[in-house]
Amino acid sequence: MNLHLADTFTAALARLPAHEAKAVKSTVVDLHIDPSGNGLQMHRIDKSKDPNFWSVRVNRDLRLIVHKNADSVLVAYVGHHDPAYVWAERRRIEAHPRTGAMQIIEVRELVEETQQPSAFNFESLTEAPAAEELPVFAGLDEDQLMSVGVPADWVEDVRGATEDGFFKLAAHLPDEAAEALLEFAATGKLPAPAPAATINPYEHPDTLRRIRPIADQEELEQALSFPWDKWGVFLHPSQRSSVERDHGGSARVAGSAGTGKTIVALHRAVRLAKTNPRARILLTTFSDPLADALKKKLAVLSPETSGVVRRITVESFQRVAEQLFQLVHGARPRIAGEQLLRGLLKKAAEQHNVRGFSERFLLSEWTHVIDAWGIASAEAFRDVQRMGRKSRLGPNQRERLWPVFESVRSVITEQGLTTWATMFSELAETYSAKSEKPFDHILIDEAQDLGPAELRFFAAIAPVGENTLFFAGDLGQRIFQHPYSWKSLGVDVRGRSSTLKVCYRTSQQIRSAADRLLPEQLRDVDGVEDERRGTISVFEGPPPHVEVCGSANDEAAAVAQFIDASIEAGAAPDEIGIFVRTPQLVERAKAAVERASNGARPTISVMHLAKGLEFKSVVVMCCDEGVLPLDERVADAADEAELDDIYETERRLLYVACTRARDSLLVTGTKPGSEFLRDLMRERSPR
Ligand SMILES: Nc1ncnc2c1ncn2[C@@H]1O[C@H](COP(=O)(O)OP(=O)(O)OP(=O)(O)O)[C@@H](O)[C@H]1O
Repeated sequence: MNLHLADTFTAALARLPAHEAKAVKSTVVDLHIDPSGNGLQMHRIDKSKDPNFWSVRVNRDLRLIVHKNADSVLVAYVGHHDPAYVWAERRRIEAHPRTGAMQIIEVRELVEETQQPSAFNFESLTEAPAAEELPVFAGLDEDQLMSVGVPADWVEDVRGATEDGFFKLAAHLPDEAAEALLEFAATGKLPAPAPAATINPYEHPDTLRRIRPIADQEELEQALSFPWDKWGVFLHPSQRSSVERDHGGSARVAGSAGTGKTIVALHRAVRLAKTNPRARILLTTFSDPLADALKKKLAVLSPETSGVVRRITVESFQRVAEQLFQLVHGARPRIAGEQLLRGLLKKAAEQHNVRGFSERFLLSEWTHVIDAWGIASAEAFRDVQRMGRKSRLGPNQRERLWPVFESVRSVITEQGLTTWATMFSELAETYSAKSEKPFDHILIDEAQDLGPAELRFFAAIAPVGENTLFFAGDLGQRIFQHPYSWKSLGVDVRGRSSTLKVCYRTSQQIRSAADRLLPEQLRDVDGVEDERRGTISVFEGPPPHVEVCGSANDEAAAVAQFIDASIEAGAAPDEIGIFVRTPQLVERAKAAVERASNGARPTISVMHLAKGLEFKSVVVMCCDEGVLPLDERVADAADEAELDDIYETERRLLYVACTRARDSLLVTGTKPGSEFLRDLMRERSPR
């Protein structure tokens, strides 16, 4: 007999206090040892319309609700005696007649009976709506609705639902049906029906997003250890397919912010480690704090007893290179930092009497062209395409600039220093020549910000073969790198790229406002498309608030009020994040925080460090004219093309900051405010 766990059970378990949860876990372990439940006290729940619901006694008060048939036991819920029985009486669990997926269905008429009119006005969904509130799905017939998994008894409610009422109704529908309908509301198209299922309903991809088979003690341990981390156990079918698909070459998963790309990379690393117990796996990301966050999440996926975690190395790009450098050279690299480089560039420009180029331009040209591409001669600089640098730099300008870069390079070398890019490039050369590679599988998160030298490095330390290089990233969040062709460096993900479309982090309201900052379709230099249309969020929240204030003082008052309201609504101080464009603006954020009445100290950071983070409430402050886009950056633009590029990057920065929010977002500035704020507030015409 097989044991399965449902997400309704793990969610209920996560709500119990520790001592009760412990008792529940031990009962579930007993069930796993003997799923027939012979040694346990079991009672059929007579009042349920579904005859397969049983209760299992945990202690005097707690009951597990299980759904039993001839060859499997599904642990569906846990709760105190009466509410647990009520839960089972109001549900049935069955395979959907069209899709074949197992669904946990709320019995339609019992939901209606129990709704509080203020919380969920059933009539408003079914009565004739006002003219401006037309039913959204009236044009879809029963057959179409059933094809996406709407349970038969909910079809009429869906057909009568207005846009406003739909989110409340969606909470009662199986996820696949709710998502398909949201996609229809956003794009006017219903996703293609899944092919008629001939498989076991428990193996259906939509079943696996809520009901998971438990193969062994280790899987059970993992599922029970972190019941609140739903992503640890239940994946969206598109996430699962990115985790499980084998690829003959490099592959990529894309998707807007919060669609679970990192979650896919984590699960995929664990899957590869489990499939090949000898494999050496690297999971890497942009920065040390993000690598630390990955380490913590990895622990959710693999109980220590499994030994899997030890075989997965989790480090930032730079830390991986540093360690391999030490292995090759027997010493730590001495890196020339940005401060030193700025100074050297300034001095060299003065020495060579090169004027008319800002310090920022010189550093950017050094970082994104000279160093990134390993330009070592005046000829190479003359001929380089300056990929991603949109401004045209004529032959005379290049001739004048070269001595500056050349002398900076010699000073670095004379001082026994190196740069990150040089180190990545040199290691790439060393490892390209070796047949023995340090890792069997490499998974790279935040891949949109990989520089050319880093990409070359990872390609060189990966072996040739199946599943060796996997990238997770979002072109819409590229804020550190200029675009360039991955293919020209031997990394080709064309035909092996998939896009996630369900956003788990950010409410529908915040996500759709942030989406207005970016084009609906993005394409990388190699032509790989990232289609963002049709992305949906799985929950609703208040609309984001954009406030352009009369003065910094008024802005501080608005921010303080927002912090107070967030705390009152239940956010812990560390669940509130405040982002500003530059380090100089941190003081303005601090002044606002000090005015909050509850003494809360939320996280304050520059937008560039927002990457990968998430908070319940977010404030993006100081979005003034001249700050977003930043005047200094705009002043560097050599021509229209480069100006466009700077604008796009600054927009993406604001997008990254706004999409760190789960439930509430406040964006502020002082008058007249950043021009991007108008996009954030603008209604996008229906797609
Ligand atoms: N299948 C899932 N079930 C529940 N929650 C999920 C699932 N997948 C992802 N999440 C949650 O959604 C949030 C975003 O996930 P994740 O960080 O992987 O997204 P991302 O696409 O990498 O985001 P970003 O591009 O902004 O870094 C996290 O809180 C994660 O736990």
